[in-house]
Amino acid sequence: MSRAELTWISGPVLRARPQGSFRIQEAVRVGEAGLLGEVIRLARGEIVVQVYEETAGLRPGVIVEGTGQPLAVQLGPSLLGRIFDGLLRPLTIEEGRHVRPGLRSGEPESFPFQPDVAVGDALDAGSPFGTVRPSGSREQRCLAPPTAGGEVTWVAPAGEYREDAPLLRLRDAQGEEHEAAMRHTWPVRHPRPVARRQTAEAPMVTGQRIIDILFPVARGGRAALPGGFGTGKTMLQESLAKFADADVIVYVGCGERGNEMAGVLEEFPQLDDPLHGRPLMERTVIIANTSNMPVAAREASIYTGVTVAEYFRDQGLDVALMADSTSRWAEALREVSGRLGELPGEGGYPAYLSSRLADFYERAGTVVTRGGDGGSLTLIGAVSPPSGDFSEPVTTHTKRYTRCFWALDRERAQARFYPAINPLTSYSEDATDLDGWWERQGHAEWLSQRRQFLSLLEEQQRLERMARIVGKDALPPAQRITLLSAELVNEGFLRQSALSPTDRHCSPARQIAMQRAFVRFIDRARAAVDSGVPVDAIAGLELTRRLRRLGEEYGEEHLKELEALPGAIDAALANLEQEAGEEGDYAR
Ligand SMILES: Nc1ncnc2c1ncn2[C@@H]1O[C@H](COP(=O)(O)OP(=O)(O)OP(=O)(O)O)[C@@H](O)[C@H]1O
Repeated sequence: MSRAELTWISGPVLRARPQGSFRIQEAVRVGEAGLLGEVIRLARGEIVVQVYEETAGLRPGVIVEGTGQPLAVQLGPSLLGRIFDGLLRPLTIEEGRHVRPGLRSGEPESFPFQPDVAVGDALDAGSPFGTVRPSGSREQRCLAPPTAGGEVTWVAPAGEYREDAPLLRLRDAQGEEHEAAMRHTWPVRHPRPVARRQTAEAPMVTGQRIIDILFPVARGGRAALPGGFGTGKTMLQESLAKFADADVIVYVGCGERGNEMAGVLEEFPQLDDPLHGRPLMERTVIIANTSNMPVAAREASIYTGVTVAEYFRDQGLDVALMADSTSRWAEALREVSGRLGELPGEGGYPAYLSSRLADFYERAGTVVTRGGDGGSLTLIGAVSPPSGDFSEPVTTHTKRYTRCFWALDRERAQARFYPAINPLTSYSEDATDLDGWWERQGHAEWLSQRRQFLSLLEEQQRLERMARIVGKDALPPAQRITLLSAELVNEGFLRQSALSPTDRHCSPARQIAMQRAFVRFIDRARAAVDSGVPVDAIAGLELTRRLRRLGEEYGEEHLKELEALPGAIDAALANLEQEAGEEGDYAR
């Protein structure tokens, strides 16, 4: 292996004089402790390395050894239900509330294996050849490495095996033999290959009404979740991790405070998946790289996470990755770049910030796997712009590569209106592709009702501006009823507390019933006002009070009552119309 001698060090970055050749992105081991690093620049007579571990104590003269391999992780059955650091080393939760980095890769474990192929079968590279059922997590498939395919010449019989034990031999078209085990390594910066990419036609249902109904993300989609300090990014990411309709969740806590992450680590193992009634951790992989861990490993943690997520996608599963926060990741990039003495670009970030964000988000998608199954990887990245300024570089570049933008709003958060997604500054470019899916759920009117909600909320903003000048009571009844309707949609539909046992998750059936009830109210209330019913009479209805608290008061077990609401709305407003008509007659 090539060696180099350390000549200069600054934080996580070191320079060394090579003896032998190194490659860019080659993983290296530094010093006696074998600290993991990666070659990030090659120059004449010098290599530059970023080190993923604490570099205190390193000094000139220390030896850097090349591994001949790119930075890679082990992918296998022991990932689900576990917690790792940014380099996929198992983490321990220290007593108290701090997360400590793990120091080495986990020992290989044993799992029961069942072969799915026989001698003589042809197996494409990266295809499944058996199943494995680790206790405490879902059944998984054993994948041949994406680099090895051919005719099966031997397969191990069913039984319990160590995850690194050879279970399969293949002969490729050139006559070369390959072996495969339950686990294999894959370089984190290289997207795993797929048979082909497809357009998504189904949403990833999140259980959050403002997302599913107004700003849906497709399976295999890409969403940005920008928000200033304390606007609810972490809470929303956690809700998505808990309730999103995905087979596997990869949660990357990137540069968050250690105690915040410890909260996630403590809470998740206690929770049940509300959709399947199984412990939530059974479908979850947590990658934690907190603010007290080495900064360069934070940069790698995003790629580690997406590689793990692709590995499950390649098993034919729907996977969602939540990264919190990509701004902390970009800061790591900025710090390393600064120490390299690179010319800073916008906001001090390196000029390659944009292409690195693209490298990450472009790994999302709906695919046909090498094994011929359908799989998807949905990426959701939180962004924490300093002072909530969305024109800063991480937010603006993220916008270029994502199709959904869930903008968290400081004013809403200050009013404790959660999720604080601002419906006027958020968008979803996926919405029009998802119409067919809602139609198949029996909600053919979804797209038009969605538009109706969005225009109502825009109109609300315009009218509120006017009302601030002339006073609300000076507005004509048609405008006052618009304001009342918008208020109800906000309070009863868009507001959804992650802390509410009734409302923290909303099934598509309940979302549909609720949307229909509000649309009926908007239409009927407007018609009633046009026929002379006073706005105050509508505002004073018991039904209006109920709509205002609809999400909170009508849980999943009240679906029938929700479905009956449009009828009740018709009846209540017809009643008011009749009263108004009689009063009109009397007045005449
Ligand atoms: N969806 C929600 N439902 C109920 N409460 C919420 C919700 N989102 C946020 N909150 C409240 O707001 C607080 C701050 O939220 P959170 O920690 O998620 O913000 P953040 O944007 O991640 O903050 P930071 O900028 O510090 O990372 C929470 O502790 C909680 O009280």
